[in-house]
Amino acid sequence: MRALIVTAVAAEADSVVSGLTGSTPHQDPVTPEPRVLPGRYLLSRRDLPGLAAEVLVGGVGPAAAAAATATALALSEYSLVVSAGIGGGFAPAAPVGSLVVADALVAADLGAETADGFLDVQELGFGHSVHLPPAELAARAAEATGALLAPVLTVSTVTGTAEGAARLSARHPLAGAEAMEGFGVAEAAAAHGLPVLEIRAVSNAVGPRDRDAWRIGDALAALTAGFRALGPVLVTWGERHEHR
Ligand SMILES: O=C(O)c1cccc(C(=O)CC[C@H]2O[C@@H](n3cnc4c(=O)[nH]cnc43)[C@H](O)[C@@H]2O)c1
Repeated sequence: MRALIVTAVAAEADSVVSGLTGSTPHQDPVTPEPRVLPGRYLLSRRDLPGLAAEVLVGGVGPAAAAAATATALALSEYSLVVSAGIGGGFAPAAPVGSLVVADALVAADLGAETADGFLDVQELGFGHSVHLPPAELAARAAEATGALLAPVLTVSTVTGTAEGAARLSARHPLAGAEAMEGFGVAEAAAAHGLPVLEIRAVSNAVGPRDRDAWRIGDALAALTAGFRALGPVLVTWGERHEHR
């Protein structure tokens, strides 16, 4: 199984690498860091037998994530793409420190504002506003990591008010989390005919902006624990699906 795992920032990539390999890149100066290029970590099958993963720091937001993912997919062959990182959780289903695995990757603010409300790009007839992961993989990933299995919304602007959170919840009542890269990663994966998965560790509640309430450290620790449990799921899924 060759997986491309895309995060927004290096701290998230470090958490993913730590979860998959049990070591933190800067923790083991004796062996060369797993970074192949600035912002890229190449984990060999030595790190996790059955899984060769590349962790790419793709940047914040859907456009940067799509551009970085598409570039990596054009340069190398993968069998799965994963969008991973921190995200906002929709209370009470996804509290701070919990994990959410997407059963749908939703472009939540890509569309048009009208006098009668928001129309998404699919309703406008200009393409997709939802990408679906392989259902079996998403379910197994959620089960293994203890994550909530729910839609993850991709936005270009972090929700910062109760009204904004209410608007999103009204359109997506089952949503578990909000982040800024998943749909961009999914669009790039779809362009290359590859399956996509998204996992988010909740750093804050979606709603009124309160930076002091963000728990990024707790979320990064949850992300590490999540990938410790997710690695074997990716290996097993790859064994069952790669020959197809
Ligand atoms: O509002 C702020 O001042 C603020 C403080 C810390 C971080 C931010 C971000 O914009 C982080 C965006 C970054 O993290 C992901 N993320 C985390 N929580 C959320 C959220 O509630 N809604 C959307 N994205 C979130 C996101 O994927 C980015 O990579 C702002």
